[in-house]
Amino acid sequence: MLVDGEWKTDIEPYTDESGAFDRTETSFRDWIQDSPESRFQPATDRYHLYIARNCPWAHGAALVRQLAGLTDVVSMDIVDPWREDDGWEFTPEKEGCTPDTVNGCTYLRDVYVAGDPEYTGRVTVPVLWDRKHETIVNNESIEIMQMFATEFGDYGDEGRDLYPDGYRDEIDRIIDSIYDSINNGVYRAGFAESQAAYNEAVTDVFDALDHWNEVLADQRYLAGDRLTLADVRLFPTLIRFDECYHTAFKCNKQYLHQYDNLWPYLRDLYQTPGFVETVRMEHIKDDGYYQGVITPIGPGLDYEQPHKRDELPTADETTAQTP
Ligand SMILES: N[C@@H](CCC(=O)N[C@@H](CS)C(=O)NCC(=O)O)C(=O)O
Repeated sequence: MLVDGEWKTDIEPYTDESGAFDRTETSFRDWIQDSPESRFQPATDRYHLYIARNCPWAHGAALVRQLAGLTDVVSMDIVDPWREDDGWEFTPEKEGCTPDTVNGCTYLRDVYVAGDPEYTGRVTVPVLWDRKHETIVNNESIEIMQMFATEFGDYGDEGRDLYPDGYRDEIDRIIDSIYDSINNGVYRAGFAESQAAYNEAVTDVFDALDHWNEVLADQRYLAGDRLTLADVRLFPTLIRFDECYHTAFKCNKQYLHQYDNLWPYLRDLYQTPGFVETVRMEHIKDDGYYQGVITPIGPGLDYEQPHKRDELPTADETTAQTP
């Protein structure tokens, strides 16, 4: 991590004294807002997203950029999924990775220092950079996702409305509930350093998966009949579940593909235009979760298999209805 702008490798542990995973709060929390007083106003070619393809949090931000039609509005660079002592690195020679096209840095930590020379904290992805003020606007995935979904209405092509008025409270409630139990739940299981902390985390993960599997028996998406930010938040965790979390994070009570509704639901999302473009399984597995160890070959899932979820009620994409 960086301490007063200096890179340190003798970092604090990820766990608290009970052995439970303790995620550090992110610190750049400004907002792009479509209002005249805002320091960060939406614009084309002004903002830039840094991601890693293995990271589920960054995956969510890249997905909203794609689905909201912002690929020509917000530019994006991709770091090497293989992370060593120097932290996230730009290795353009590697398949699927890019240079830092905005700041010309070799390491992502240098982007953080360019944004704040005194920065203290972890150097995480995603990062949303502002070319105008030459700083980081925000490095918290859910907030970047919300900004992309709401503040760029006049830019980009006709993207989907993932966060429609009238649905927002319900979407936020779902996002909060899946964050602790599933998105971060798998990390709490994988990084636990005591049996009790692991047991609690893994129970939360599977209780929540059981719950959503039941809900998805009668509705196509988490918030009902339309695809929303809640589905986009869950997808990066589900697509990594059987490939990584089941084995690497010991979330092995059952595979995701053994769930009658969650498995077709995951394929439904995967087959929705915009999703597959953001999935790079070699980055996720080989250089990401299995960095430096042998990548397990299985379970060999076919995400293209028909899902039949379009037989469930589906809202007309062009009209936002109140639930
Ligand atoms: N709360 C942050 C978490 C981001 C995060 O933890 N990203 C990981 C990759 S999956 C990272 O960059 N870790 C580097 C580190 O912690 O040093 C968010 O949701 O944006």
